Amino acid sequence: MGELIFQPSPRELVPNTNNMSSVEYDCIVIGAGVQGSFTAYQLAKRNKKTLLLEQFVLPHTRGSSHGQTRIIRKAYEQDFYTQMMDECYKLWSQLEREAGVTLYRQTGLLVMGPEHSDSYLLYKNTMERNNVPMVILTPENFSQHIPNVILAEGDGALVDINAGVLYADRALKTVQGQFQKLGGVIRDKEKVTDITPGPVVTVSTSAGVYRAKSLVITAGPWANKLLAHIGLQLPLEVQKINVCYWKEKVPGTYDVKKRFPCFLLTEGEESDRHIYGLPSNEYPGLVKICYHIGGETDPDHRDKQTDRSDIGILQRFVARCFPGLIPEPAVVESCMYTLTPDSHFVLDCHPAYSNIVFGAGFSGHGFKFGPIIGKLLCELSLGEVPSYDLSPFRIRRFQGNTKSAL
Ligand SMILES: Cc1cc2nc3c(=O)[nH]c(=O)nc-3n(C[C@H](O)[C@H](O)[C@H](O)COP(=O)(O)OP(=O)(O)OC[C@H]3O[C@@H](n4cnc5c(N)ncnc54)[C@H](O)[C@@H]3O)c2cc1C
Ligand SMILES: O=C(O)[C@@H]1CCCCN1
Repeated sequence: MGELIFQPSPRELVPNTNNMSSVEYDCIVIGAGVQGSFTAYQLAKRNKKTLLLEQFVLPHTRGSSHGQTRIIRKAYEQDFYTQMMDECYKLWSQLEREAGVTLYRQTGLLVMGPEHSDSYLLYKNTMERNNVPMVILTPENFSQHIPNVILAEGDGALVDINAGVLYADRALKTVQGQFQKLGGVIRDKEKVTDITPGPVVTVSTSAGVYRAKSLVITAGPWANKLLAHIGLQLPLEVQKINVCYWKEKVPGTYDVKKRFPCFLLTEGEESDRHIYGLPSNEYPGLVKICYHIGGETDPDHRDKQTDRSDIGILQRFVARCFPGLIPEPAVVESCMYTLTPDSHFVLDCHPAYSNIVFGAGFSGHGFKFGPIIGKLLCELSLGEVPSYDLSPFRIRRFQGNTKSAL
């Protein structure tokens, strides 16, 4: 039997005798990361009797959704992400109001990249086309707006004004709490060990057996391990990311309270371009600056992956562009990305069992979309037409890459 992390409401006290739950759920969601938690919450909002299963004791730091902060932004290269963020910002603030908590803090996002490069221009043009409020900085006025950062020679810079920081751990706790308030059931410390498809899906865990009309799989880096039970494997690569924090020489220089922005370097051929950062917030005096590529890992053996070749790249970047930081990481934590070949998400139904849907491959940028992913997976699991065009996210784009044992 899993532990409940919040006060149980009456519906959470479901009987589970002889390892077989007598309750049939409308939906079971596997994985209580950001995507599964928002999906469960959306289902409960639609009055669906929902069970959220999690293999670890909540909260935990072994997947992709832990830590204090994530970037929220509209700045993207593709219209479809920028456009989804419109509603997503509204859903985040709706959740804030509903729960009476602050989950978002506006800081702006500084985007830097070679002014005439494809990637930088894609960001700029997508934002202009979609009327995203932004400011373009010139090399002349850059340091006046962003002191203590050196803009590289030839780089353009723009700021996505409404971007900012999401308080990730707090967001997860909040959405899980709201789900429970709506009568949803969370069972943590229950690893799913088997799935039997059918008009009623049967899910076996380390502690019991549950049945539901539909199933949503949001297992993060473990997606393929779960999908193997239903004969599906996706072209996903799991990477361990070294989450590095750098000490300010003068405390407060890059602080969130001073509205120091989040930043990212746009893509390019050079290895030192895959860098992003967030203002100092969770550890006073420490700024989070990370490399966007990690070493491949098995999620069950994350800590065996000890590749730190990114640290040298980050040190050189910090020394060159952030003169107010000591170019030696003060803290290094771990997190995992689950990457698709095109870095776009996977949101789809099982090709043979339409009552099994999955969200996977969030490729290191899925947190901000949690509320919309939850809504879309909820719609798919109810057999409804999804609110957005899902063609960029369907598995058929992988064609030969998708191994189906069916
Ligand atoms: C370092 C880092 C920085 C990032 N920065 C940003 C950012 O700035 N902005 C942004 O939008 N996104 C960002 N992301 C991406 C974002 O955090 C992820 O896309 C998102 O957290 C993925 O959530 P998930 O629910 O898919 O996966 P997870 O959070 O991993 O959730 C999956 C859950 O399923 C559970 N599970 C797996 N197998 C089983 C099983 N058999 N039985 C029961 N439970 C199971 C796992 O234990 C886990 O809790 C970042 C990610 C990392 C790692
Ligand atoms: O999703 C984001 O906004 C960030 C961008 C930089 C890499 C990590 N994820």
